[in-house]
Amino acid sequence: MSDIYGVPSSMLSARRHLRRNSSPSIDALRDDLNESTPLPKLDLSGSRSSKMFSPASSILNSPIAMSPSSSSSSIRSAAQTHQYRMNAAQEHRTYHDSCQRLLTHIASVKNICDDLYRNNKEHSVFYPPFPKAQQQQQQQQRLTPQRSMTASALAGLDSTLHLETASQPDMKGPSSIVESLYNHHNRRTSIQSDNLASSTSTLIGANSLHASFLKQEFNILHLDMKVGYASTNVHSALEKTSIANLLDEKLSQCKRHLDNLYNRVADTSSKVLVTGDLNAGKSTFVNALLKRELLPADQQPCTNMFCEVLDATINNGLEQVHAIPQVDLYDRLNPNTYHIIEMRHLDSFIMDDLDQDRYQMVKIYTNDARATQESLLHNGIVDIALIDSPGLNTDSLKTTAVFARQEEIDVVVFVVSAENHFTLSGKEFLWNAANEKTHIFIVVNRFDSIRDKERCKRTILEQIRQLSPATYEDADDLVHFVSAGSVDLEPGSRKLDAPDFARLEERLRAFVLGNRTKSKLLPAKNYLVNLLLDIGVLSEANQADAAIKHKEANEMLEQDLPAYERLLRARDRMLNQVERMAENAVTVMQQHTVEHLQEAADQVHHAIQPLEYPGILLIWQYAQDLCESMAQALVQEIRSVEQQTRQDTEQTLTNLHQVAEDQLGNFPRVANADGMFLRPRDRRLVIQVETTDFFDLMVDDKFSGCALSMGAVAMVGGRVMGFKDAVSSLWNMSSMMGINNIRRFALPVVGVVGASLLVYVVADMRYAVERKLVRKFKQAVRDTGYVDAQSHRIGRDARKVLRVEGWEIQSRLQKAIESKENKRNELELVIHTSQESMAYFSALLEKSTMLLDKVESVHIDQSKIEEPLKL
Ligand SMILES: Nc1nc2c(ncn2[C@@H]2O[C@H](COP(=O)(O)OP(=O)(O)OP(=O)(O)O)[C@@H](O)[C@H]2O)c(=O)[nH]1
Repeated sequence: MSDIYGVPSSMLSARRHLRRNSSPSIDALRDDLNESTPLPKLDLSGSRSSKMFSPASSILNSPIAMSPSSSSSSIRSAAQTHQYRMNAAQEHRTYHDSCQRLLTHIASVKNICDDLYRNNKEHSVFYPPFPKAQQQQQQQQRLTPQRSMTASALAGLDSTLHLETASQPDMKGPSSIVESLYNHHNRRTSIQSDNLASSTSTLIGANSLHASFLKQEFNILHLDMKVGYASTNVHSALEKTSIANLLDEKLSQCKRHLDNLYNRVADTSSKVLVTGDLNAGKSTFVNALLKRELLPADQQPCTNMFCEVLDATINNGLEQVHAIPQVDLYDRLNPNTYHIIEMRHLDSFIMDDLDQDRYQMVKIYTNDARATQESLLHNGIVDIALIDSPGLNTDSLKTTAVFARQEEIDVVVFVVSAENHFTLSGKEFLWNAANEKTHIFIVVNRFDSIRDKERCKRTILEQIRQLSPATYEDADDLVHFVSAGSVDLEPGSRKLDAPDFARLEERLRAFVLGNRTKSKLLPAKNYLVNLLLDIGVLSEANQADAAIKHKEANEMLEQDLPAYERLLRARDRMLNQVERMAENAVTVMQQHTVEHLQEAADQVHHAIQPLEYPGILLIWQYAQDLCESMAQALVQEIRSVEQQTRQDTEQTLTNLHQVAEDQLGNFPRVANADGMFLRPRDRRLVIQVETTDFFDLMVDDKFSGCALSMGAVAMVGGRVMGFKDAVSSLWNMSSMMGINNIRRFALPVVGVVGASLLVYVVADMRYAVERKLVRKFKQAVRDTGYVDAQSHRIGRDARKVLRVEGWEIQSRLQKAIESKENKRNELELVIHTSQESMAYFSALLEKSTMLLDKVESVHIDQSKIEEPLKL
């Protein structure tokens, strides 16, 4: 039971009792004590006062203080006890307050880590590069054992930090942390005042960014990547996303560690591990502390497993032994996680049970009938659990060392037999444990069996000096030469011949209480401070990085704007120009084609001149050859026009490409005129030879002239004489010649005329067919629109080729614009995200700085570590 401030009710009743029974007031007594009567030295050895912890709590419940020899000394002792209790209560209140505040801050820092973790998932957080040399130096620091710290003021702090480092292998070495703590204020000032400057300076370039964080390496968020046995700079080895993944992992570790710290700070109990050589008297020592024959003690090795002794009040006041097969799974409220062993069977279970291997440890809940001021387990301030461990030998050494290194072990008590001094196993354990805990509480037991006690003390202290220098520094408080076996375990009795043990009890209690701050609060506070400093550095680095990106992106966007606008304007202009150039070229080519083909058609009769006339008998073939010759002549001309068009198209392509290259830069031409007109197609104009093509009565000049003259004569004659006259004159002539004469001459005349006509027709047939076919061919050229069709075809083919290049130019223009727009969009996104990032990290910096102030303001009584509390 305790009051609202956590003062145990036993203390309150003692206070009330003092008020009722003592005539002088407490204050008067205190004044009296302070002014006239020097406080009795609690250190029975009379040596220098403790540097490690306050004697306030150590004197609390001191049996010395409780053994009055006279009434004045009784009053003084009561006042002293009361004062110590008051101080202890005050200490406890402060401790409690610090606990509560640290718990709140741990939760807040965890929220920040969660937030940062989420942010890192969304946008990879920038991890600032640190110079290699510095990293190596820091790695060196991590590897170098921190055993040479001379300042004892730092030693306590350092030991805690060392413990912290052990649980977080990736953390900085203690020296760095202490240094960073000392430099903290300077750094924070620099963080704030340099904020603008660093952002501005980092805008100049990555090198200046690099330089601005030279002195701000991370304590906890340090990322290290092992390549083989060597660490390497993450920046030189990993991509940005991989670094972000590493940071993710690191933040997860931090969150887990914060949870552990939370549990540790929230845990009101303190654990004391009692270890030492076989048969050194560990169990006897634990029994002596409990003032009860609880654990079996024997000359033969008997403790085979870890036995944790706890106050039964934790177990609803029930005295029970829980044999635990798997410590991780142990839950007092879940009987499936342990087996209950009856208390009366405890001895046989620990000493003889062959089934022991099934269990990792036993928890013994025991009632302590003594008053809180006498009980170590149930002292009203903190729940202490004593853990008796198997004697050290090569088998158990490793297990016990691992156990001792566990975070929840607040104090390691090493029991060494005064008869045997330190064995090899003991030395090895102590050497390793000193690395972790720095200060070890050493009980040199069985001192009663030593004859030359001074020599024994000297030898053992010298060994301790070598094994654990920090412990040796505070040997008065931490090294005790006792005989646990001589402590009277009878309830109520107290042997006067065991004052050393009583003193040991005081110092152990004080050491546990002092270490409670050291092992719970200080690591939590240091971790929070370091983590918040790291978050500050990370925020600063990200702010600066975002500022650089923001500025660079803005500059690039601005610089690029004229080129982008020029490209947009050029797009329409160039596409028009390309279209126009291509169209003009095609028109010219078509005109050229028309002119040439028309000319060729007009002059097609020249094509028949070289043909040899094979004679009347082959005139049909001749007519066909004429057609073929004219068709070929035209085809020939078309080919020549096509060739010309190909060259013109090639030239036009070159011109178009040049125009595009002026705007878009060099790029390969895709269109090619070489492939034009290669498709085999029949370009010939075919006309059919017909029979009528061989007779051309009307077209011959002579014949037509004759016919015309005959017609004219007939017409004129008819007109002049009249038709009747003409018919009558013919009749008259025939009458004159007589009908017989006419008959006789008519036939030969007709024959001569017919033959002449036939000769003429035959003789004229070659020319007739030539004339007729030429006319027919030209007519066909006109009728079929041959020239226009060919011109159209040639123009179409040229346009097709030119369009290919036009499309390419258009697509390149479009791509150039799209690429520019994409880049501009990316830059705008960078501007947007960097703005967000600046705002986020600025808020984070502010938040972490404020939280840092709060964490730093948590009062942790370092006088417990550095200076004894003076009354
Ligand atoms: N003379 C003397 N004997 C002691 C003292 N303390 C313990 N013993 C004896 O030493 C023997 C071993 O004691 P334990 O307490 O069992 O020793 P331990 O270190 O727990 O033994 P293990 O757990 O087996 O390693 C017992 O016979 C005790 O009676 C002491 O202060 N003086």
